[in-house]
Amino acid sequence: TRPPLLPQGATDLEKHLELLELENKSLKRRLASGGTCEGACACACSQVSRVKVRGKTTKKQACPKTDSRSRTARRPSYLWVATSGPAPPRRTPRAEDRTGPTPRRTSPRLERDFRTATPGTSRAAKRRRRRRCRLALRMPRVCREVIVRCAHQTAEGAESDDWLRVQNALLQEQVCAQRRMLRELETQLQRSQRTCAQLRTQVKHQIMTDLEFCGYDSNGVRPTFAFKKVLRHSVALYDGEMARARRQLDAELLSLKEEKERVVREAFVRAESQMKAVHDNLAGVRSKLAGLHPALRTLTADYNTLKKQVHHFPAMLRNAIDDAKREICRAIGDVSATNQKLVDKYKREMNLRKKIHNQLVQLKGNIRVLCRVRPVAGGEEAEGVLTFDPDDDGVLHLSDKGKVTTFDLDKVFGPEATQEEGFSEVEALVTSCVDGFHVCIFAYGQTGSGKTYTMEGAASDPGLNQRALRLLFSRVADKSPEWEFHICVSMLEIYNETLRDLLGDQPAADKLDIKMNPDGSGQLYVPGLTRVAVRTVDDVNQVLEAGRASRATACTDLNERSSRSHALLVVSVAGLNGTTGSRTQGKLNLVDLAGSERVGRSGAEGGRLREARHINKSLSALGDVMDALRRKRPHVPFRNSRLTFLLQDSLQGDSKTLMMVQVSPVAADAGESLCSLKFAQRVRSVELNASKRPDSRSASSSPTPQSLEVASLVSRRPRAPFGPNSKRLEKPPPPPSLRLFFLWL
Ligand SMILES: Nc1ncnc2c1ncn2[C@@H]1O[C@H](COP(=O)(O)OP(=O)(O)OP(=O)(O)O)[C@@H](O)[C@H]1O
Repeated sequence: TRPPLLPQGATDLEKHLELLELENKSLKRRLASGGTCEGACACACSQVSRVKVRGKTTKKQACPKTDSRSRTARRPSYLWVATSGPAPPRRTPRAEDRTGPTPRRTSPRLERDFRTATPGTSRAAKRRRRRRCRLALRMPRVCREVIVRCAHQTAEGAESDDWLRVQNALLQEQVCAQRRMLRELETQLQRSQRTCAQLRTQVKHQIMTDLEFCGYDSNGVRPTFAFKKVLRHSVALYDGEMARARRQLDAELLSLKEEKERVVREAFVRAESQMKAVHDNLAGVRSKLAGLHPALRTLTADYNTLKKQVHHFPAMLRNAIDDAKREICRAIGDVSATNQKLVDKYKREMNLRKKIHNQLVQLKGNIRVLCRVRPVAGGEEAEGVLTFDPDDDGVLHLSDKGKVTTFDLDKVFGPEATQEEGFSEVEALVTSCVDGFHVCIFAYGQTGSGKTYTMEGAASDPGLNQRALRLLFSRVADKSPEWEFHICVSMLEIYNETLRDLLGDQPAADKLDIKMNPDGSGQLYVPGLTRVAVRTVDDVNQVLEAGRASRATACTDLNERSSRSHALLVVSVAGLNGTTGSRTQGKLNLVDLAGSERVGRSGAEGGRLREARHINKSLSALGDVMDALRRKRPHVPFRNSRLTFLLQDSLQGDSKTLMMVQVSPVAADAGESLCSLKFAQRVRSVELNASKRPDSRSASSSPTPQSLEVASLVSRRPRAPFGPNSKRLEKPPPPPSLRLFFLWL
């Protein structure tokens, strides 16, 4: 029963201690009352065993008073548990065990004594030990020690229980493995038995077959004589067959042996020959090797040398590169210095050439006057009107009304003169334009005298315009790549003092004006005037064609209109020297003037008269400008006509002007020709006077040592002597005002 003093949740050890205390008290009481210690001790041991080996004890309470036999039978199990050692061998109960109650052994020492009671010991010793045990058990203190020891051993028994469980599991696994092995063995045995039965059947069948073959029947009865004979015959046949097969096999074996020997011999021979060849090769290789040894030594030496060189090569290369760099830098410096000198020299030379050329042109005349006589057309009377001086190509004699007038011009081209010859006098001016000068080339003359032919020419034989532009492109190409040029072309006409753009979209509607350039350069410009960039002669041809077409659409009668309007082809040439940075800005004005006409003589009226007045006015203004330039007047009347106003920057300063006076050789036009030639003569006299004063035009034309040298070399063309019938303007009279001259016209 549960002691009432124990609190709820007491541990097993507390319960056990309480129980032991109770039993101890009970034992003390019994001891005091004279009861045997044996029963109390056994009861206590029984209680301990039941508590500690919980789950292993039976529910039945062991009691020494109730069943001594069962207590005796349980003792080995109890001892095994208490000592936590291996279970002792089961021994048969002894006589004293069966005759009387065996005292409980609860102490290890007692147990040891109990165990050491081997059969070899004497009965007296055993008796003494038992007596000692009993005496010890009678003492209460010993009982308590036994109880404590029992508790300790019970804990050890729990540990051994776990160990035994593990051992048990291992053993069970081993048993299972053994069982599996056993089952496999049984299966193998069954298989072997079946195989054995099959073999037995086969052996039996074989035996039966052999017996049948030997003539036995299935019952083992011997065969008959005839059958024996048959058998013998068969045996003989088999023997013969076997002998024949053996012989055949022997023969084949022999042939195979022979074949083998033959093959072996051949292989041997072949091997010998190959061996010999190999030996030969080897000998050759050895000899080569012997020859290669020196080469190898040389190569090795070279290799070592090269290796050293390669080792030192980077440093050598660096040094060489540094030297080369220094050398190159020095050379570049020298070249740069030389180049700079050359550039300076080139600049000086170019400037000198430009100056010399300019001075040459100036010596020839900044305003040059040429004359060209057109051929006589069929049916025209031209006999004796114009005569040329065979000794002077600048002299022309004009006979008008029996009076011969001689004109001294820069050059006179006869009717047979080609376009090329006419252009030869213009080439220098084109060069000046490329150098950055402004150039004006006029074609002046009466209607039908050949102005347009000279300026434009035919497709197969182009005139000054196209030739000048061709030469311009040629000069530009010659100066490339030092110089880079940008060439632009404009075309316009002045009709009745009105400017029209011939390259614009609507030439007839566009009426242009001349204004001062807002950039402050003091240059004039025509706002809205079309400028077409050209790079090739084809571009120029397209532009000229477009201008001609535009001029044609402006009037139904081109010849009618063209003779009464000034046509201008303006070429702007902007150059840039990439080496020196110099810039040039030249302009080439190619002007096909309207035909001059004496109004009184022609009897023009109305619109024609108005056109003639405009033409004469503009030509008169041109003459006035040149006169003012000659006289170095402070005011030059450029604004008196659209033509002079437009050409203002090309008629002053260092500008060059060439006037091609066209003359008709026809007798009926002699008066007109006389007027044209007089105008040309006066213009030339202007220039002749100017050319005698090299510094009269601009500061840039002041004489320099070079220019003086050139001037001495370029002598003036000798004047032709006066002919007997000629009236030479030996000493030209002071030119009257050109305005008065045109008024006279
Ligand atoms: N040097 C020449 N060789 C051959 N033919 C010429 C020459 N000069 C002029 N002619 C011919 O004379 C004719 C008139 O020439 P052109 O039209 O050039 O005169 P123009 O002065 O321009 O006349 P306009 O002032 O009316 O325009 C043309 O048929 C032209 O072919």
